[in-house]
Formats: sequence, structure tokens, C-alpha cells
Amino acid sequence: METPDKSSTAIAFVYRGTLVHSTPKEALQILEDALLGVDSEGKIAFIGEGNESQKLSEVFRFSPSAVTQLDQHEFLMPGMIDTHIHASQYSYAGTALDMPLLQWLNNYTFPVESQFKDLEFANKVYTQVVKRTLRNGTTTACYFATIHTDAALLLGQITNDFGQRALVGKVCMDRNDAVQHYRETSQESQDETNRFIKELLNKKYPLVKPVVTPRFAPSCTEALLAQLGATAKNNNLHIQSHISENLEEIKLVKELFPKSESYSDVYHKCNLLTDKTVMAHGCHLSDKELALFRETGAALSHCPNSNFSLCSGLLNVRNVLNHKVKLGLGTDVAGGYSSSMLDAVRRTLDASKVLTIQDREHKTLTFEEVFRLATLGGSQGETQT
Ligand SMILES: Nc1nc2[nH]cnc2c(=O)[nH]1
Ligand SMILES: [Zn+2]
Repeated sequence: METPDKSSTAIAFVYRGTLVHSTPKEALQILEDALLGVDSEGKIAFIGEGNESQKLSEVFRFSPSAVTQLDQHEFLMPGMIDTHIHASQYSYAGTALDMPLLQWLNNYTFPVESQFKDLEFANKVYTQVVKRTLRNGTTTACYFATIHTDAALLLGQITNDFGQRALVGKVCMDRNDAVQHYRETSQESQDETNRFIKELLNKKYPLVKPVVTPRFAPSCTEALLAQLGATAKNNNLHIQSHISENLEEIKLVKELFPKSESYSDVYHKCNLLTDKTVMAHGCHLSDKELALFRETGAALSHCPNSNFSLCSGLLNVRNVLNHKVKLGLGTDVAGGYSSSMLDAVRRTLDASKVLTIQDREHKTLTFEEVFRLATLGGSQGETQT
């Protein structure tokens, strides 16, 4: 039992039954006949054993008759954390998966995202995605919106209204040759990012924060990346982007940033790899780049549904964990066709098994480890303050 704090707020709910969660030492811990108390602010006030009911009720002043008993097959578990999802791509999830990344962006994604200038359309899609992810058990999400500041602010409002914890990013891109009406000038991107941060922070939403969001290196000039790195540092904010998702993208980054020794180096030079950074994919990162992630404290979001659906690559999660790089799971809607974190759990196991088929020496991830990645793993990258 945890040490009681007599000054704590009143207990609102107490549950008795099976609890399932992860700790850094134990990937899946099952507590049978446990008691869990929740205070009026929605925070866990205590966890104890079922037979301590009388004692706990005196310390925390609740009536033993008010305890909710879970059924034999019910259990409580932590909410899942989607460390990478494009709220603006929800409307076409499950379609348009017949092209690799760069062609997929130009043909499907940029034309849809450009429609979020229309706040009515944005309101409809953003409400749907927040409702759906909550129903799927995602209590925290790290969202990409679009380049449109007012629509991104609206997404922040919607997540707040539905009580979902969220990092919300106004997407930054000052380079886009394919769909030219869907890009900003460097100055616009910078000014609008500052406005987005200021206005979202001013709302003082308890669970929603802005995240600095350069789309990915090919969509941004080096000058913009450097400005965004400085903005994140000056405001002590999280950063999210994409890295090393597919081989054609990596080749393009080499051409666009010839002076950088690797994709990770492009971001590192611009101060975009920090202990509050979450980079999606990383399928093709070298061990040297993983060492840089470890050094800077930057985290990876593993998005296996998307990696399979766009035929991008296979991330070797075991190798990432061996390098002691923080890692969570992401759905990457709509590159990933499912907005469910349980799907991300299943695809993570599938991807690990494919690696074992290719190399029998590969140590397959266990379902317990993957459960931890979907919950505790995500919290390490996302909610560090
Ligand atoms: N999967 C995915 N990768 C990206 N890289 C840059 N933008 C995107 C995106 O919207 N989805
Ligand atoms: Zn993505």
C-alpha cells in the first residue's frame, strides 16, 4: 500500500478486482483482488489489496459499501498512448494504400490536408477522430493537424472538451513542389507556429499542450528547421516529426541536405533531437543514429501498421531497445489503416515475428513487452514535462 496523504482530495471512486499494468522492471504485472481509489480530480489516490478494504476506508474516508466490485472477467488497465497519429487523415483511413510514401503524400494526403482551411470540415473530422480514439482506449494522443493554425487550435479545443490528454501540432512545411497550394513561406510557418503556441497555451487546457511539428526534413528548408528547433527550446516544448521511414525518402534527404552525414544529423544540427522529441518510424536508422537518439534522449514512435501498409520497412524494435532508446507505439493514421492501439500492439508483434522468420537469432518481442510499449513506453516519450 502507498503512504497515505491525509490532505489528499476526497475519494470519488473505489474499485475492487483485477488490475493489469506495467513497471520498468515487470512488463506485465497482474494484481488480483486489488483495490484502486480515484480522487475527485480523477487521479489514482491509492492502490492496495482487497483485504485491506477496512483499513483503507478509514485512512481515505470512504464507505466500504461504495466499492465497485469488478466481475470475474473484467480488469482495469492504463489508458493507451498513441504516440503518432494524423488527426487530419482520419477521413480516408482504410483507403488509398496503393502507393509508397512520397507518392502517397503527393496524390492523397496533401490534397486532403489542404481542405482543413475549412473549419467546418475540420470540426467534423477532428470530432470523429477524438471520439473514435477514446472509444478505442487511447487516453493520450500525439496529433499532427495540418498547416492551418485555426483548425489546429480547434483540434486542441475538441481534445480538451472530450477529456483526452493530447499533444497537438500545427504542421510546418515551407517546401512542397507537388501540391504548391499546400505549403507556407518560411516566415508564415514561423509566425503561425508562434501564434499557435501562444494561443493554445493561453487556453490553459489542463491536458492539452502544443508540440512543435516540422512535417519531415523534405518538407522543410534548413532555415525553418533551425527556427523550429529554437522555438521548441525557448518555450520548452515537445517536438514531433518523421524520420527514415522509407529508402526513397532517405535518398531525397541526402540530396536536399548534402552537408549532413545522416538523416538524424539533419535534425540534430537544428536542435530538433531533444529529450522531448518523438520521431515516427525510424525503420532504417543506423546503429550510430540510434546512439545519437540515446545520447539526446529523443524517442521513437513505432508505427507498424503504416510501415506494412505503405511498404516502408520493418523497424527492429529489439535493436532499438538494446540501444536504450525510448520507444512507444503509434497508429500513424492514415498511413496506418487502423486508429486502434490494440491493432498497433498486434502489428508490433507481427513485425517482430517477420524479423524472426528472416533471422532465427532474432529475439521476438513478447506480448507482455508490447503491452508495456503501448502504455508505459508511450508515456516516456510523450508526457515528459
Ligand atoms: N506516414 C507518414 N509519413 C510522413 N512523412 C511526412 N509526412 C507524413 C505523413 O503524413 N505520413
Ligand atoms: Zn506520420
